[in-house]
Amino acid sequence: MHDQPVRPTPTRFAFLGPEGTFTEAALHSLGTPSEGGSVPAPSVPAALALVRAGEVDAAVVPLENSVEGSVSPTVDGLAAGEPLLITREVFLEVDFVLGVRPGLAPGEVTRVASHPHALAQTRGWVAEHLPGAEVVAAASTADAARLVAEAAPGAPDAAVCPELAAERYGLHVTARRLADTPGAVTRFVQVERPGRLPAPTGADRTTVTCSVPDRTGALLDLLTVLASRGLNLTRLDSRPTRQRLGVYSFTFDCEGHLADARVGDALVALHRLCDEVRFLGSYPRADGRAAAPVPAPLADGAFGAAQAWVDRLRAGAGG
Ligand SMILES: O=C(O)C(=O)Cc1ccccc1
Repeated sequence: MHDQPVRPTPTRFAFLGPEGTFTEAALHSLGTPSEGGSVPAPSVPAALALVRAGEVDAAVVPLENSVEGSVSPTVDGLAAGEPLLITREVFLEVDFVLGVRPGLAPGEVTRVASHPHALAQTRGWVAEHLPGAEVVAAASTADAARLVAEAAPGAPDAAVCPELAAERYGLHVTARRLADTPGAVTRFVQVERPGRLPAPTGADRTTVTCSVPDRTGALLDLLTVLASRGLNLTRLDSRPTRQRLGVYSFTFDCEGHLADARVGDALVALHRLCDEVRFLGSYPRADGRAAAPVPAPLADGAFGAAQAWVDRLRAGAGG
């Protein structure tokens, strides 16, 4: 399988905005010249909608954090709606500052806002240093900073945000290094409309979402499909399907690329097993970590030889 130049690499991007988010920093760190410009979207679903509508070539959105886990709007936004493909990932170490409305002392902060993942990663710091403050969720860290700066009635007066966002919106940085767990890493993904599958590199990741039948052992069967093909999971997430209580879909990342026979074979098995299965992409791992050596029975050649043998039997050959 080769990189198919059905569409050129993206040059016009949407990202979770407004300007100054960690997601914008992740987009810049991809090093792709955004010749077509980049568009800040007010939410992850809005960024994905811009891709689906063809208004941008790709979106960069947060998918997962090493402290707080998956970013639900991204997982849900990829699992439903017109199919999209993840074509790249990037890791970013994030840290937070407290951006306060100028003229206000830290002791006067009554309401602090940020993205739910940022609030979760600074919960201890906020409880210790702003004990009386009301904590409110914002669409993003930079959106929180913007709200503080705009100072509408009822607006927050401090934001947990990147230093760049505090600067961008003219806030006064009163504290730095707010993260309760230093060194937390967020994984961002680039998402496109289907049509361009990145070439395998030997250090790839594959993302799939599926819903299993409501019966004992269905999840175990799913995991057995992966384990029996030697596919190491790097993330497993369960999300409600919103149909009724107790019905969940599973999204997982595993090592390997759709071009690998064992990954293709696992998808064939999942297609038989699951009520629904959606391939969300195979793309290079940002950490470049190659999968463990593939045991001989799971190598591409073993699958090819076995399939050729069955083909010969079907053609009437003996044995
Ligand atoms: O709100 C942002 O700046 C984002 O890009 C989302 C986010 C929030 C917290 C940690 C990492 C990413």
